[in-house]
Formats: sequence, C-alpha cells, structure tokens
Amino acid sequence: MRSLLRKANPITVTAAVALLLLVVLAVVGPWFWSDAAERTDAVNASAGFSGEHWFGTDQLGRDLFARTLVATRLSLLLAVTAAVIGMVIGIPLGILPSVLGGRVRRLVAGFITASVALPGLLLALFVNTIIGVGATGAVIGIGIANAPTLARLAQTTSAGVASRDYVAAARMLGASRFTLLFRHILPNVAEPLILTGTMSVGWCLLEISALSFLGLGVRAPSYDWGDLLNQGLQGIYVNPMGALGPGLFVVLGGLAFALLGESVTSLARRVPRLRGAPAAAPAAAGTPTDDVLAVSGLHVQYPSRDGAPLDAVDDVSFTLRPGERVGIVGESGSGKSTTVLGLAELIAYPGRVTWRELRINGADLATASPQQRRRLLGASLALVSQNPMTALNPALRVGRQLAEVAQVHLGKSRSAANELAVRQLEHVQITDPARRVRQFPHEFSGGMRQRAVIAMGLMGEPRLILADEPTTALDVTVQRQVLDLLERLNAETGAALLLVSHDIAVVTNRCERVLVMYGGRVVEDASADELLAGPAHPYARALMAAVPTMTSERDRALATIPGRPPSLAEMPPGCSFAPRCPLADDRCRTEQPPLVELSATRRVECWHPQPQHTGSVREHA
Ligand SMILES: Nc1ncnc2c1ncn2[C@@H]1O[C@H](COP(=O)(O)OP(=O)(O)OP(=O)(O)O)[C@@H](O)[C@H]1O
Repeated sequence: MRSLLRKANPITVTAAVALLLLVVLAVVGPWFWSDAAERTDAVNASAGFSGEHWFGTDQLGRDLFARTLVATRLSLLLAVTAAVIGMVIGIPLGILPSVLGGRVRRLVAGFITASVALPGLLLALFVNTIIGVGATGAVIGIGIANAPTLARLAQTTSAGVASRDYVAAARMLGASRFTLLFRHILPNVAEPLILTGTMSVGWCLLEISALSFLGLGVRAPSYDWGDLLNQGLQGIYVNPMGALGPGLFVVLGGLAFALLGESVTSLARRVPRLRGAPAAAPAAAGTPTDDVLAVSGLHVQYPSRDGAPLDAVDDVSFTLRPGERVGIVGESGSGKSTTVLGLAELIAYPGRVTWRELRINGADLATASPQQRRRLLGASLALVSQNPMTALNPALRVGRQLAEVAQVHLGKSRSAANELAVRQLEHVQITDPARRVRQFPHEFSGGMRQRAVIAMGLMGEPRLILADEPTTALDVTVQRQVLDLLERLNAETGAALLLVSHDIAVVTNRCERVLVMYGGRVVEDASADELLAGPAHPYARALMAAVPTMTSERDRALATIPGRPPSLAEMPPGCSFAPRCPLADDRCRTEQPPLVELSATRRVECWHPQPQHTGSVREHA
C-alpha cells in the first residue's frame, strides 16, 4: 500500500480527493441542507441562478443547489448498491469455469459470452420493468446489466491463474474445487476484480442517473441527481444552472470513480508482486523392487481447428527403476513437457491423455478410483516445473504451502508439518529456514523459489521427481546449483529422477539413461554412455553434433539441424524426421519405422540406425 501511495500521480490524487469530498457530502449533506432543500418559497418559484440560489429554484421555490447536495447520498448509495449486485453475481459466475469440469464449464462460459452480447441498458430496462419502475428496479436492473462484463473479466483473469503451476500442483494434491477456488484462485484475482468493481460504481452512477432522468428510476418524494437533472432540463431556457448543476455532479462523480479505479489498477500493475516459484508434490510407499514408473502407449492429443485429434505425444513407452536418473531431450515442441504433464495427469482441457498401461510405484492407475489416482499421483510424484514465477501460490506463505503437503498426504499435525517444512528448506540448502518459512514467494530469489519447490516435493517423500526443464527460467549462475541439488536428492532419497531438458549435454552428463524425443515420439532410448559413444538415430546424432565440446575449433561453425520440427497439424507420414534427415529414403517417407532393440539398453525408431562415434560432451554439462 505504501508503495502504491508513493507512486500515485496527480490524477489519482485529484480523483481520490474528489471522491472523498463526495463521500463526506453524502454523509453530512442531508443533515446540513435538508431544511433548505425542502423549504418551499412560492415567491421565488422557478427562479434563475443567483448569489442566494446558486442553481436557482424549482417550481415550488426549493433551492436546487441544496437539493443537489442532499441528493448526493441517495445517488451514491444507489450506484454502490448496483455495483455490489453486479460484483456479487458477475465475479463468482466468471470464476466458476476455472474450477468446473468439461461440459458444465462450456455451458457457463457460453452463458457468459451470450450475456455479454446483450445491450446493458436494454437489459436494465427489461429488469426494471419486470421488478417495477422505481429506485429498487433501477438498482437491480443496472446491477444485473453490469454483471456480464464483470463475469467476463473474472473469467479471463481466473483462467490465467488457474493455468499456473501451483494450481496444477494443488490439483495433483487432490484439492477440492472449493479449495482451489477460495485458496488458490480467488486471492490471486481479487485485487483486479475489486478495482474494476470500484470503477463500475462510476458506470452505475451514470446509468442510474440516466434511468432517473428518463423517469424510470428514483421517484418523488425521493430524488437523486438524475431526477434533478430531468426537472432542471424542463426549465433550461429560464434557468440553465438547474440542469447544468446536477449534470455536473453526475459527470464529476462518474469521472472520480472511473479515474481512481483506472489509476489504482495501473499503479497496482507497476508495483512488483506475485513472483512465485515452482510446484511439487510428494510420496507413497511402494515395493522397492517395482519400477517406480512404467508407462506404455502414452498418447496426449489436442484437437485441431476442425476438431480432429492431433498427437502431441504419440505412443510413448518407458520405465524408470527406483533411484534411476533418466533424461528426456529434444527440440522445442518435441513433446517433452507434454509427456511429463500427461504422466502427472495435468493436461488441461481440451487435451486428452490415454495409455495402455500406467503404473506408478507399482500401482496400476487403470484400476484405481479417481480419488486413489489423485492420492497416488500426489503422494508418489514430485513435480518441479519449468517456470519458477508461477509455481508457488503468491498469496500464501512458503512454509504453509510446504506444510500442507505433509498434512494432506502424511496426515501430520499442523505443527509437525510446519517443523518438517523448516527441515526440508534446510535440506535444500536455504539459509535461515525458520525465518524463510514465514515469507511469501516474492521475497525469494528465483533460485530459492526453485529450491523451495523442490523442498515442497520432498515433503511427501516422493519416489519419482519429475523435473520439467527446472533451470530454464533461472539465472545461469544458479542453474548448475539446482541441477546439483536434484542429483544430490536423487542419491540421498533414492527417488528416481526424470529430467526434461532441451540440452543433450546436460542430460548425458546428469542422467544414466536418455530418451530422445522427436515429433511426440521417443526415437531413441539409450544409456548415456551409449549415446556418448555414438547415437543410433540420425536426429540424436544431429543433436549431439550441435553441442560444442572442449575440442571444438573456435573458428568452425557448429553443426545445425536443417529445417524445423513439424507442427502437430503437419506431421509427415512415415518417419516424422524424414524431411530433415540426410539418410531418408522412400520407405522413411511413407512407413513409420518400428522401435527396435539394438541392445539390452538401447531402442531406436529408425530404418537406418547407424552407431557412430561422436566424442564426449560430458565436460560441458
Ligand atoms: N495446450 C496445447 N494445445 C495445443 N497444442 C499444444 C498444447 N500444449 C502443447 N501443444 C503442442 O504439443 C507439442 C509438444 O509440446 P511440448 O510443450 O510438450 O514440447 P516440448 O518438447 O516440451 O517443448 P519446449 O522445450 O518448448 O517446452 C507442440 O507441438 C505443442 O505445440
């Protein structure tokens, strides 16, 4: 708040002062000027403006300036009530689609779109006529007419928040819709919505005045600015101030609310806040001999423009043993992140995930109930996502977010969970953890937020850490530290690590096994040593050749892969790498190569697998 005030500009200050004066006037106006406003004076009826009557008098000789001042209370009260009605209906309606499932969500979103298309004033008139012409009808009518605009704003704002990683992590932890809404979404969209709601008081003021002006709002003996404007207009040739005076108050009131809302909104945008870090989730007991993860036939599909399903991940199968470190590598768009999100059931609508088999920590997800699946995913996996800006809930203290994992999945008491949170922050080498747990994510640096997310993952004692490009958004100086930390935790806790990276040097250096992805498919699955000795797939070879080594000649350009990866809608028939492959022949361009085993630890999907020595890239990772 202090930083907001420091950044306030003259327009904001003027608008705030004008509003304050109006509010004071609304409170004290009727006490001071009621007598003057009601006192009739037949001698001075319909008088023009003068030193005694600044806005002149009405047909009964009542002072119009005093009446305008008195009308401030009712005018503002009606406007605020209408704005509140609009917010109470519009904001919950707009937020609902972000937590509802498929069909109901589409229904609510469609209803919002349709209602936004209705002309507001017509809707207000319609409601006003049904409820009964008068102040109540006008206020409810204007409130309802404003609701769709606020609903649309709430819908877009909350959709942005709902796609953040900390909401995905909360879903993975099995949070109910109620919790998602009130704990994770609402606190992070409240500010812009309240500010817009404040601005909407200005619109409501103008709209209610317009209805009163038309004789459809406030009725005698009550009166508001619109009503006074209407009366003043009837005698405008005799006394222009009778109309101009109340009109001026309407305009000033509307402007003050609108300007203040606008200025505070833009100020709030400039004040740095809401910086978050990545998300994670926790553990479950499993049989040590089981694979931690076994997936076969994984598909993730997104609909094309004409609705046909397109494979972003196409028939991916692999396993992970306890404690194993496996990397997934490939160019942008090859399906690395989608594979990880698909495994964690975090693909958002309209994406669709299917698999032939998915076992996590030995448990078969096909036979698990939705609740068991959520528990299993939440307890066995820790997800360290790409963007440390979006992974922690900016409205909650870091320690609370960590502690919740242990409370939900390990059934720990609040105090035990809080103690564990401190220990886990210490475990990921965050100094002064007892103080840090009480801080908000924006008080952490990028590297610390990523560590906090890793710590959150450890709270549940995970058997598998899914790290989706965990260093992409970090400063180069802390990238290595975060990778070192993941490796150390893998060694200490025995949790398997699935590390996604676009950098083949990093994964061959950090992992024991590497999955090379292209066009949504695993084109080569080999041990890091085998890859270093010579990749079998031409794409993997090209990736390796593009990595500079200690022995690369400085004056020679690095190898690049010609062309660019195919988009989902333009996936070629046969091998998807064929258009860029120097070895491609007719069969490559027409027939999908099968995944063949070249050795016990190596599978490759190519018609022309050719192991060949390329030299080591380990020294660069
Ligand atoms: N929500 C979505 N809707 C439609 N297509 C999507 C969506 N998310 C991802 N895709 C598509 O799926 C494919 C795989 O994307 P993905 O993000 O998994 O690639 P990636 O290898 O992780 O790339 P990057 O390194 O850039 O993150 C891409 O073609 C991408 O355009």
